[in-house]
Amino acid sequence: MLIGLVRNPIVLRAQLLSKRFGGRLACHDVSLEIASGEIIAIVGESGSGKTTLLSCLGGHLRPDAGIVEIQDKDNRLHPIWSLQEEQRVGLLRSQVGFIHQRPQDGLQANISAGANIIEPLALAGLRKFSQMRCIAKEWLEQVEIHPGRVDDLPGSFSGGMQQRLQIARVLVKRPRLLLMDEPTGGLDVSVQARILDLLRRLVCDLPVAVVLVTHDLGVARMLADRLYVLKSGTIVEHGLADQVLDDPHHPYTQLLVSSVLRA
Ligand SMILES: Nc1ncnc2c1ncn2[C@@H]1O[C@H](COP(=O)(O)OP(=O)(O)OP(=O)(O)O)[C@@H](O)[C@H]1O
Repeated sequence: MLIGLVRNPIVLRAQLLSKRFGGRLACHDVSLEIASGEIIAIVGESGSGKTTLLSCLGGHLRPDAGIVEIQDKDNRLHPIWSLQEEQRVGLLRSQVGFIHQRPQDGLQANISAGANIIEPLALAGLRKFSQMRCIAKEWLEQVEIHPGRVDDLPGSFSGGMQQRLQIARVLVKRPRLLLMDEPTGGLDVSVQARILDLLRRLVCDLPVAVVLVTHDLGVARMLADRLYVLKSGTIVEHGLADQVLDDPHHPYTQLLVSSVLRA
């Protein structure tokens, strides 16, 4: 008897996605899928369509063509743009987390660090204050922020700490799908390395599928299992991260890799 490889369930599937802005095709016939426990990176130079694609995958931007399916809590895939708005918003809110490049875009500036972490749980119905405060402190520790800072406002934290706080706020609701747009983009190299280490550890501990958008091949190599290379809105190459980076086949990927080596 043949015993097949058991693959984790698919959390996100996109088929033939296209998005145009006026006469400009930002994303063209993109298909990809990602299973629970996997990290994929979408790489490409500035303007190649990474953010547009991520916005289409995360339900922020309606594609002009194609299908995006996201898994619900019962492991069923739903085509998000065919759902009623209320169902779509509910599915995205409960199953998808988004880490922005600028932590300010993902945090509430006027509430404490602890309140930032527990707000998503409160919105989901958790009401016990003492329990929520404990969860907030546990998550602060998870992201290497002293729990004594639970009542401080995010603005009193450094850029790296704010990014770690944003990560806690997103992961506390244990999303099945985590989307990240240049999560270490604006940070110093040493701060970047710490955040990448932290992200790798946290996502390994969770059954989450991660889509990372980055122009930085070093970040992609460090985090991703698989890579999709985007050029002018089209996927020109994809495969295992090490394979694509060590032995790029498409001339555009070769150019990207060689420009890093030259830098
Ligand atoms: N809201 C918009 N209106 C018009 N054109 C847009 C819009 N958003 C993106 N574009 C265009 O779509 C193309 C892809 O842009 P996108 O921001 O997705 O690329 P990117 O790879 O994320 O770039 P970067 O790394 O610089 O953020 C670009 O030509 C851009 O000018």
